[in-house]
Amino acid sequence: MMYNEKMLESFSKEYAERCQVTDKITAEMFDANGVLRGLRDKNGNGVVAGLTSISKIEAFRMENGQKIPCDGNLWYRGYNVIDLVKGFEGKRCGFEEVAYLLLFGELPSGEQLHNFCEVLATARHLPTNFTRDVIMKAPSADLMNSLTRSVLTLASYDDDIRDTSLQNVLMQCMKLISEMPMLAVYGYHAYNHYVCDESLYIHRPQPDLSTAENILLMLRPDKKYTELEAQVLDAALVLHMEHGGGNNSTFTTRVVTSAGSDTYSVIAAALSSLKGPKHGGANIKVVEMMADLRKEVSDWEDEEEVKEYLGKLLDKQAFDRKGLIYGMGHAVYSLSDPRARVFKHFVEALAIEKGRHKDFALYSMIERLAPEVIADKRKIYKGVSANVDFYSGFVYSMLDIPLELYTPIFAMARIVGWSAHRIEELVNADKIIRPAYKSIMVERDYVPMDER
Ligand SMILES: CC(=O)SCCNC(=O)CCNC(=O)[C@H](O)C(C)(C)COP(=O)(O)OP(=O)(O)OC[C@H]1O[C@@H](n2cnc3c(N)ncnc32)[C@H](O)[C@@H]1OP(=O)(O)O
Ligand SMILES: O=C([O-])CC(=O)C(=O)O
Repeated sequence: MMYNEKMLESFSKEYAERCQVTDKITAEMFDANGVLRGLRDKNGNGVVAGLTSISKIEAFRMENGQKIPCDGNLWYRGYNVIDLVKGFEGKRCGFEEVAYLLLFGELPSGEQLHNFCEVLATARHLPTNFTRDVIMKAPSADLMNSLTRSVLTLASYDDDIRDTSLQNVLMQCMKLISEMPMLAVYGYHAYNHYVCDESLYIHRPQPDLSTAENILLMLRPDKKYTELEAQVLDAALVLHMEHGGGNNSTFTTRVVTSAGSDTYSVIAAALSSLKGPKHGGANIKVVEMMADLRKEVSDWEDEEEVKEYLGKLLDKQAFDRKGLIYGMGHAVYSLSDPRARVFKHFVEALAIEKGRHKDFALYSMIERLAPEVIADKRKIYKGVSANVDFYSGFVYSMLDIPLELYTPIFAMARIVGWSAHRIEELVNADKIIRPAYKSIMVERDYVPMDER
């Protein structure tokens, strides 16, 4: 039979409406059965699914026995992430230093860091013709998909793919950490050339450069970048590296690891989670949403007009009609996300240098107005504030990083956290993760075809 797109379309339209009815489980039914939607209670507390010593997130403080919302804090292996970022300010290789900390639990000495950088540099290597045969094939603006495809294909070049011994897993993780920037940046160049009709250039990474420097070198036609640009990108990578075991992509890592899967499959699953617009994919959505706002709102300084647009977003009447203000809200944080605070600081500094004050003023206004508008239209229990994805895209745009690479940059950093969690899961749990779903299905007797 010939392929018939129209037939598929009309069948799916009719049956999607059926699914909508058959599969509906109301919020009241969740409440009545004592099941927490999204595995979080009404105050935003997640169901505790495991123990970790990799990082810690704080969004509330106990005062006189009361849980009080506070500005968010994040620690990696005991160190406040803001102290870590300040610690390497003005220096190179923050990413490498913090990757060592997350993977091995301690800050490296100078010698340990030097050795680790050498290990990462030697692993920054793709199999022969991999760029031509895999990355350049079927290029797409969806770089997260091309990244996932590349990661899965790398498995075919590994003779020990199924060996889940710690040494082998660590080796695979370090290789993927090193290769990820090449897979993503070359994927962008393939798309830019074959789809956007621009020139194609593939620059090889340099062994003596840091991960952040290599990303900029591989991305730019002339391989040039300033020290400040490399430092801002380095700090951005560190801020995205890790966020506990419960975030969607890290939990995916732990779930797939617990099934005994190989490293490539685990990282591919984590990438598939991260690209979601409610998770890491929000950084692209924020920038697209802001572009839409600039088209729809005639006076960007008019608070009422901006508020009206934000209201339309929530009422599914503007932008992608999903009812979300991207870059706002968080499953854990209440008053603020510490990473968004740091990003805002970078934005402020860069916006002055790049003459983007007007954009900065608009972002700041939305950061202030969005929580009010969301609280007006939704039931808020723990407060809503700007998250890490709100300002990150703005920073990347000032570094001339193309939009398509925003979520892949998140992935280049978060793969360190995923690796640390994969290792922690392997070292400790050795038990398949398998939560329960309470069934509300009603049993029925089989009905023969001629009686339906
Ligand atoms: C790296 C990261 O993953 S950071 C998050 C990036 N994601 C985004 O920026 C997308 C926009 N934000 C969101 O979708 C949400 O805030 C999430 C998914 C991050 C967290 O959602 P929740 O855990 O449900 O947050 P919370 O419990 O505070 O939400 C309370 C209510 O406000 C709504 N809400 C929260 N944030 C938003 C938002 N930005 N836009 C519209 N509604 C929102 C929630 O949908 C929820 O309503 P519901 O009970 O009717 O479902
Ligand atoms: O913790 C979360 O749910 C999402 C998040 O901010 C992250 O993964 O960085």
